[in-house]
Amino acid sequence: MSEQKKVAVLVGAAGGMGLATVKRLAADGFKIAALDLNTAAVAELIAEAGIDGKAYRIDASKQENCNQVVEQVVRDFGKIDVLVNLVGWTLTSKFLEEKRDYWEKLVGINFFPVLFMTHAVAPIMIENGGGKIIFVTSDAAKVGSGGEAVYAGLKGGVVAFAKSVAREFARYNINVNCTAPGPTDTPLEHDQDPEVVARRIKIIPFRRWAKPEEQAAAVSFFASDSSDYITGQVLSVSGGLTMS
Ligand SMILES: NC(=O)C1=CN([C@@H]2O[C@H](COP(=O)(O)OP(=O)(O)OC[C@H]3O[C@@H](n4cnc5c(N)ncnc54)[C@H](O)[C@@H]3O)[C@@H](O)[C@H]2O)C=CC1
Ligand SMILES: CC(C)c1ccc(C(=O)O)c(O)c1O
Repeated sequence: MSEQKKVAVLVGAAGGMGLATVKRLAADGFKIAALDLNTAAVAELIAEAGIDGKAYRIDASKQENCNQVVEQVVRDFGKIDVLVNLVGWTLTSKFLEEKRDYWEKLVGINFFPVLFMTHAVAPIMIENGGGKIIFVTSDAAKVGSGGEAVYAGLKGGVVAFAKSVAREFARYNINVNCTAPGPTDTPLEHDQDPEVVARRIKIIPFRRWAKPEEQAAAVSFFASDSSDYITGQVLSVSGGLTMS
């Protein structure tokens, strides 16, 4: 019955992995609050696929906007059971040639949304008796990535933040876990230098990009009851690229 459905909030829902994850969690039986800076693609998906959900415009790099949108989601859906952060972005460049403006943009996109959304959503989960928080990080957080030093550093920061709040929130029955994708067939990866992408694929044992649906499957696991006793973990979904 519709009233018993769990509610999943996805930030960065209109991206390559976001759309696949919206479809997957909807198929898993969640109501979907799909948040993105550009909602067109996800609003269209929700309408065309008849998904039980709604799209919301958000600039997740702004704390006040995160608070406002989360309040609106709670007004619309009554609760939040799952939070998934998919917002992320980088270019490929040499660290010594980068400027502070670029770093600030990277922090705004790759780190602050994680803090702001967790800060806004966790109290609602606590009131509700628990929940699941999932951050989509990157295998670059584990092994670094030449040309993406600051991005990799920020994704590593998200992992350490996840493990820390996993400890703080366990008493509230909130699980916090990360997926760590490797190169995946989405607009973000298509925008990178093709030579760099080709080099990355060469070192993947499966010798191919991940499909966005393969990333969504890992998020689905962490959002499900099957992960109830798992917290503070980082699951690589990268065709064997990293193995620790
Ligand atoms: N595609 C890949 O090969 C890999 C991606 N990742 C990570 O996976 C996650 C999803 O990536 P993709 O789907 O590939 O990227 P994408 O570029 O297709 O999607 C990112 C989405 O985030 C949204 N966004 C950007 N800034 C925002 C903001 N301030 N507020 C709200 N929404 C904002 C964009 O509008 C876009 O819809 C990211 O965190 C990325 O860093 C990690 C490893 C590999
Ligand atoms: C370490 C590897 C090659 C890797 C994994 C994930 C990403 C990403 O998040 O886009 C990369 O850019 C990588 O270089």
